Amino acid sequence: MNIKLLAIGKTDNKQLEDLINNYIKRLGFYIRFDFEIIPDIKKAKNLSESQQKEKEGKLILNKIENSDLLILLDENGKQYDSIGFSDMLQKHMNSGVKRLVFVIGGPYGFDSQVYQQANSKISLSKMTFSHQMIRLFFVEQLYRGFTILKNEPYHHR
Ligand SMILES: C[S@@+](CC[C@H](N)C(=O)[O-])C[C@H]1O[C@@H](n2cnc3c(N)ncnc32)[C@H](O)[C@@H]1O
Repeated sequence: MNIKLLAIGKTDNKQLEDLINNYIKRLGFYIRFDFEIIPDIKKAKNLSESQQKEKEGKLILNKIENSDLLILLDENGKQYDSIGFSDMLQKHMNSGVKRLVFVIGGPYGFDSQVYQQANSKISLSKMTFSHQMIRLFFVEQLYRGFTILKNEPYHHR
């Protein structure tokens, strides 16, 4: 199984980018992981929130293959603790699915089309994080999940 993380908008914060890249590098020990950023919509200031979400939604769905399992990061999604999240990863690996695609929405979240196509939604907290910060929290939890599955001493129960 491969894992892809899709997010909207380039990070312009070098420190945040370095932290994210550090976890991506570590994830490479466990799984084929790919992080793809969909560039910000041009002239988004001239669009309404719903127009922007619709355009972002089309770009997101263009990246999804029929065989993918599409999981949205959404504050109203299902919450896991870190061990539960690692169990969920294991379950998907056992199921034979080729690719899990996690998606982080833009500043206004997701268009209804994206919700309709998604297989599930997960929440990292009831709080709302910026579409930039959540990338770091997610890659860290993904890394933590694999260290749990491998019984490595990163996660302290
Ligand atoms: C600024 S938030 C968008 C908030 C927007 N009100 C909404 O309804 O989704 C940008 C993106 O960050 C991600 N995000 C933010 N907080 C999250 C959380 N607690 N759990 C999971 N994803 C979150 C989601 O992918 C969201 O689309």
